[in-house]
Amino acid sequence: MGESRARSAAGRDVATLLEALPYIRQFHGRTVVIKYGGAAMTEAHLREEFARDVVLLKYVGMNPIVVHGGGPDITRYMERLGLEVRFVEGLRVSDEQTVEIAKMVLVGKQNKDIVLRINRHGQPAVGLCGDDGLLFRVRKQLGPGGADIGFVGEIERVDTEVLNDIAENFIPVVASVGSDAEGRSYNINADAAAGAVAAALGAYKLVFLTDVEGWRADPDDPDSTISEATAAEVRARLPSVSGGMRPKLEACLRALEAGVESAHIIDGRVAHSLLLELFTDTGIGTKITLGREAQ
Ligand SMILES: Nc1ncnc2c1ncn2[C@@H]1O[C@H](COP(=O)(O)OP(=O)(O)O)[C@@H](O)[C@H]1O
Ligand SMILES: CC(=O)N[C@@H](CCC(=O)OP(=O)(O)O)C(=O)O
Repeated sequence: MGESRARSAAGRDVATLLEALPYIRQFHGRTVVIKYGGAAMTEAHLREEFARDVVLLKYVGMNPIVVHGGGPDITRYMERLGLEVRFVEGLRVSDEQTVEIAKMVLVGKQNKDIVLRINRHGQPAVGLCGDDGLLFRVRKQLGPGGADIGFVGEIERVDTEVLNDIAENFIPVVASVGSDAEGRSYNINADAAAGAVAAALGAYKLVFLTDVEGWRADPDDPDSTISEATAAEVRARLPSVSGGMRPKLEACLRALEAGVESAHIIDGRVAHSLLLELFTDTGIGTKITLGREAQ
């Protein structure tokens, strides 16, 4: 059999498969932004499973875009160097040295590790940060009450063309670092970056993989996990939410307000949690939608 006949036979196989699997067919061409959190990235076997699941999404015709963190790893390197680690409402206070470490850890280490694993599972990935292809335009973000929290960046603009071009042939893997018009580098919270990317792309879903089952009404009580919430409910509770959950909920709101259908906070420590969320009717973790505002 010549190469083109083999290819068209393969095409027919895929078409037959899609015909036979109407459930999967509905996801064809859908963009899913996946925030891969540092807290869920710690175990090697989970990193492998994550890469395999992302590749599977691409195989079934979805358009996965990975935005990753690596906060615990940044903290580890800062501690090794004897630097003070401080967070304000989930954002790391970042002096010049901190940004340098964040850049090395996120862009040099974590990003390349994710790219390599995805490549090895059969779909090529391309790693980039906000500077590559001028993906992000960033400005300095202030803390609560206008406090100076250093070189923490806020994304003003995402160049969707860069991501769409890459996504045609590769799986984009984005590290949350970028710079402003003067060329100063900033450390960007990865939840915020994922929210900005999902909003700009008008993604179908935004999924956060983290190290808790979902958003808890009481942060200390695992039985208080909220399975569904509307944007209005999130807004009402937001002032009392602290730690790493705060930038996630803010990012969910930003994405939903820009037209993303739903945002999900799920447990990345559970094997194949991404597939369980996307390909089961009930899903897992916390699902947030615009609710009645959408009508
Ligand atoms: N209401 C809440 N519900 C769930 N987790 C919460 C809540 N408030 C704070 N947290 C904390 O947020 C953490 C997840 O955020 P973070 O550590 O930044 O993870 P990631 O690396 O996935 O972004 C949880 O481990 C938990 O300690
Ligand atoms: C400004 C800011 O908070 N930057 C984050 C970037 C990494 C990140 O967000 O990692 P996780 O998703 O694993 O938390 C930080 O330095 O930790």
